[in-house]
Amino acid sequence: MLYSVRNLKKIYNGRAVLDLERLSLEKGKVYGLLGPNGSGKTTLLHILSFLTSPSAGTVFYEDKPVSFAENLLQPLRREVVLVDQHPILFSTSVYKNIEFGLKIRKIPKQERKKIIEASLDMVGMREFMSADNHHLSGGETQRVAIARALACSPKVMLFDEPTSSVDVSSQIAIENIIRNLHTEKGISIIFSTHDLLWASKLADEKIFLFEGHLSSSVYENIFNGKVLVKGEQKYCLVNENVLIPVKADAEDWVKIAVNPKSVKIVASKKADDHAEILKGRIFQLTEEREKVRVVADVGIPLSVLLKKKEYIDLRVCIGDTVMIKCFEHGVSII
Ligand SMILES: Nc1ncnc2c1ncn2[C@@H]1O[C@H](COP(=O)(O)OP(=O)(O)OP(=O)(O)O)[C@@H](O)[C@H]1O
Repeated sequence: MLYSVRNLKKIYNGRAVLDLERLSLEKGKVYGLLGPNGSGKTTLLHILSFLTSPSAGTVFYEDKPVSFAENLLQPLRREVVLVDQHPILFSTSVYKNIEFGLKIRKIPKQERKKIIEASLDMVGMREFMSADNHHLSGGETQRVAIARALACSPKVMLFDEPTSSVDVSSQIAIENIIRNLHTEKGISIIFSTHDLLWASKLADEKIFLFEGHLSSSVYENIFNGKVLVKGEQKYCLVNENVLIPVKADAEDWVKIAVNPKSVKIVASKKADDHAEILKGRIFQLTEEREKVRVVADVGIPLSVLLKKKEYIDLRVCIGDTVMIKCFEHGVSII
């Protein structure tokens, strides 16, 4: 196993922003890490690249427990590199930016040149070798940062939202680079993204995070909550702020399943007078045969399965805020 984590926690200001009981990642695979803002993706990537230590729990790298003592991390950091969302380059040439890490590792000058050229070839940036990094676009900066990481011959590369701040043509280039790093160099890859479609194209496997916990897209729309009465309707109160209409006998704690086909995205103008309308931001979109799955953060991750025609009529994108209506008939107590 490349990584295993057990009871991993990262706590900031008394709050667990990451809380993973178990997670295992295999060598030689491409993993896509998905989740809404603040779900813990960057925190997990920083722990897996040995840049941040966990508050509790154990990380096993190649089946050995990792000691996060600073003086023991250097060899691991040479094998695992993280390419940041907004990479910082030194204000000098592309060549010197890549050369820096190689000099530290005392690699002779002639060899350095070969490595730098090969790394820039891999990201299609050889012609920029002498360019000053000030003149690079966001996409080109990302590619140089990938070349810089690659020059250190890593076994594992982690990417934090590699395409979030680049244009469409750079997105395609970065996608191809990541694919080639995996197939040609055999590098294990973990990347985070908000884009389920992109992750589905590129990753062998997807990992979903929600509020620091692993969340399975298979057991979707299953929530614990307490039944309460509001007016003439009973609701299940989930996560202390989400009301889902439910047919229940007693005002008790229950586990509910919300059928994603029964959930509707409605126009906001019609929504104002309905108490059970949920407002949320779309963080995942995926095409499934004749359907499109929309996952929105309404305080909980709520999955909505739409017919393709319904989806086309709605024209919603990742990041859009939408109004969602759950119907009592689509909610069962399990
Ligand atoms: N150094 C820190 N100090 C305090 N809180 C932090 C720190 N780093 C992260 N957090 C908090 O931890 C939570 C998870 O943050 P993280 O950056 O890992 O999420 P994310 O899924 O990568 O989000 P995004 O998609 O917005 O990048 C957030 O609530 C964030 O505010």
